[in-house]
Amino acid sequence: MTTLTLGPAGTYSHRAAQAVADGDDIEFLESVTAIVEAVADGDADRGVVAVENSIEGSVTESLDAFAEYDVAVVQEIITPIRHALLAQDEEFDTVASHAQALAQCRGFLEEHYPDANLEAVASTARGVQRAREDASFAAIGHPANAADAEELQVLAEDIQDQSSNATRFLVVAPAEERSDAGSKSSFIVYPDVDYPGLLLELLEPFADRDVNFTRVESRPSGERLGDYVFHMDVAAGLYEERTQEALADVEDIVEEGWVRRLGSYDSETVLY
Ligand SMILES: O=C(O)C(=O)C[C@]1(C(=O)O)C=C[C@@H](O)C=C1
Repeated sequence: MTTLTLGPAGTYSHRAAQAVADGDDIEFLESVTAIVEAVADGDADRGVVAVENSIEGSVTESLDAFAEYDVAVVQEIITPIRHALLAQDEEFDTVASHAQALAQCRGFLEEHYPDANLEAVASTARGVQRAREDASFAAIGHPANAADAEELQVLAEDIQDQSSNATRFLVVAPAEERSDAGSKSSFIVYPDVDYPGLLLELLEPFADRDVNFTRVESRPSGERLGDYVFHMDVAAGLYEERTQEALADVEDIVEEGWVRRLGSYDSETVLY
């Protein structure tokens, strides 16, 4: 089985993927859109992508890729994220990391390195590579990246702005592997209409049946300003009658648009 995740090696996504791959092959791409597309095309068995962080919120590129490519979500992985500042020495002038990681450490950077330039790169591991090659760069990433690179030192640990920093990853699989079994479910709703009370109408079928939302997120549809796609997660399986009935009601409401079931899955918390 081949699992694709965000690379190069050493990213947090790589760590989450190791929990799924169980010793099988892990390959890397530098864009989550490309990972989701490759899984949809059947070029990989699994993809592991970040979707949400407790400090910074949604990884919008992942959500948009789920709306664009037909994949199944088969598992959720939650991991604590503890960032370190890595550099050859204190003489750096630029901090390179994934945009999410830079944002998760905003307070630390403003307090300790207010004059540093910030450079968003494709992943934390790409930032580490930058810092290895060039002493004018520091990186934010998992501290273990320094152990594999003798030229790098850990200048500070636990630099995230909240100690309980955690990221949610979803494991995607080809659409035909979509399952109705699991304690959580994700789906995407595109109403393609707009009128007062529409969102309330979309939520009521779940409230009426005691189905708890764990997340509702709107993303621009890209069609026109003010037109949205809704990403919804519930704490119930698609196999459950209450979920099926609520989704059937939603399908009636959005007959102009579409509903995509991403699937039901269980959640695992992975510590590393
Ligand atoms: O750059 C990495 O190491 C990643 O795995 C990406 C990512 C993200 O997309 O949020 C994953 C976990 C952390 O929240 C920071 C970055």
